Amino acid sequence: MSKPPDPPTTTTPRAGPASGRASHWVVHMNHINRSWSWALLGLLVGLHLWPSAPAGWVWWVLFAQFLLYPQLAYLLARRASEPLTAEIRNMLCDAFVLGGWSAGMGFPLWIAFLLGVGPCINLVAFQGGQGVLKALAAHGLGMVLAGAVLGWRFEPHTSLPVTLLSMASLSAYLVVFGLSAQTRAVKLDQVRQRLRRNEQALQAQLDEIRLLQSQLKEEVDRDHLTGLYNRRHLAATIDRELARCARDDAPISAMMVDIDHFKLINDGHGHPVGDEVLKAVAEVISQSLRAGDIACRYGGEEFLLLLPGMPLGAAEARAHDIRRQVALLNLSAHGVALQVHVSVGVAEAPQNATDSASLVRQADAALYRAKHLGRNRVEISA
Ligand SMILES: Nc1nc2c(ncn2[C@@H]2O[C@H](COP(=O)(O)OP(=O)(O)OP(=O)(O)O)[C@@H](O)[C@H]2O)c(=O)[nH]1
Repeated sequence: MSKPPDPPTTTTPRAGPASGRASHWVVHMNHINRSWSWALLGLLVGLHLWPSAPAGWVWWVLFAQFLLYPQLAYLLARRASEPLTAEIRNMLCDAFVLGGWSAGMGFPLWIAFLLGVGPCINLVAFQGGQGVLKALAAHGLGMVLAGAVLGWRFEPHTSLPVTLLSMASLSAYLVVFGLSAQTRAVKLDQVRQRLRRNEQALQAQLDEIRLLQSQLKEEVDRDHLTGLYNRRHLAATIDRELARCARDDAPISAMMVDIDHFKLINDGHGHPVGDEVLKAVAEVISQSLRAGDIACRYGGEEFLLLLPGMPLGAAEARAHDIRRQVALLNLSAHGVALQVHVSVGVAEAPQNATDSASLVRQADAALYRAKHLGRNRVEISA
């Protein structure tokens, strides 16, 4: 008899002796259990036959069957290309030969019970209900063949020592069987827990990578000085925004904001002061944004705002607001107050343009006009 583990669906490693790796765990486990349980069965059968003083060859058969056969079965399974299939075949073979021993001895009740129930338990553990049917069929076939060859006898009596040893053997077998299943279940649970922990760690790493990726994308799309989007982001979104507004039959305005005489600020107070002014103007622009608006640093001291859904009139009002807010900025450099102004050009699609390039061009042209007309003012596209 050999005892079962968890389901037989496993594909855990198997190897022939030549590979130097461990054998399939089912083959290994069945080898151990078949070795001791069959030795016990051999002892039982020997004890039962002893009083009838059988011929010498019977002892050799007993020796071959109950001590050598388990080793042979192990070697065959270990060398097989499909160790699990080979082991199932071994279990069917067990059922068959034990059926033969049962019939050959005239069905001694306790021994026959033990010889029948062992293979059934093994095969049910590996193949479910189908396994029991196969075990019974193989066992029955073994009985029929042995009965046909050796003649049918029915001598159910077993001596007290044989009966007691049979009971003890069955108990030991069931205990080992249960322990083995429990050990296997605990191991599987540990593996499952480890897998779950690994999966969680992997998930955390993936989340971190996704976060870094989005931060990286954000970095790539942002102007480092002002924190506004850069032209790269504008180029990637402007056509999509225009198409979306066209689909919704909604206007979209573009606003070009340029700091007046910025070169003078740089030249008069230094580049770092110029940077602070750029940041301050960018902050005013940021404060004016609604959700969905896109503001980017378009050039050195030039900003472009994309205002989806906003008609030209509303955009013009917003431009005036920005111009006023910038003029109200309370900036100073080296103790000297800085007066900053911006000029703004506004255009709208579809009123002034139908594509992104001409929309930006129209806003730029309006800005140029604002500069030309004296700066610190807002002009809308004609
Ligand atoms: N501090 C600073 N200056 C910059 C930056 N990028 C561009 N500039 C400067 O912005 C100035 C732009 O000057 P111009 O194009 O002549 O424009 P402007 O002086 O503002 O004159 P108008 O636009 O005609 O009113 C140049 O001096 C550039 O060096 C920047 O990141 N920081």
